[in-house]
Amino acid sequence: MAGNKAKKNQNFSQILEKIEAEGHFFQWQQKFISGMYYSMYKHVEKLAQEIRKGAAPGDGVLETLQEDVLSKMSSPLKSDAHLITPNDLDEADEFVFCLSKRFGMMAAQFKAFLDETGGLWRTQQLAGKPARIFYSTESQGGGQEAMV
Ligand SMILES: Cc1cc2nc3c(=O)[nH]c(=O)nc-3n(C[C@H](O)[C@H](O)[C@H](O)COP(=O)(O)O)c2cc1C
Repeated sequence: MAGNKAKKNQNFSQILEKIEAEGHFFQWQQKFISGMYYSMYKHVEKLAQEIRKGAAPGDGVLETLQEDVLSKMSSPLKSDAHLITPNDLDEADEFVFCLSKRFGMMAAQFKAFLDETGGLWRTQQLAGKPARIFYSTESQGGGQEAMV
């Protein structure tokens, strides 16, 4: 029993090392998992970083707000995130979406990214690929279901 547990832990360590080595797209159990997020105040970015340690993302989606608007919203202006494009999705077997909530809906930045995937939808290239969703909100009952 103890030997099995040690072996499992060793395997898990090897997986984590592989994840660290391979960056934002990585192979895990023969699958490429693509993770992506939008984060204005870094809460979701932190969430995405923690998820990455265990399994997945992530790449950022493009910011659509002007710098002066971001500044008025007291947002940290720059993010070091590698930006994902819709074309990147085709390479992945699974997805992890990390969302932040804006007025009861997903952030428009993330919606804009999804809206760009119309071509992939038309050819059904992503059909059947599993997706997981994580989100960060301020209140408990502010429309999480509508966002997802
Ligand atoms: C314009 C705006 C609208 C928001 N609307 C909601 C909301 O409807 N419900 C909620 O629970 N949180 C709302 N929030 C809070 C954020 O969703 C929450 O703080 C989240 O953790 C921010 O993630 P981020 O730091 O990664 O951007 C809103 C924040 C902003 C800036």
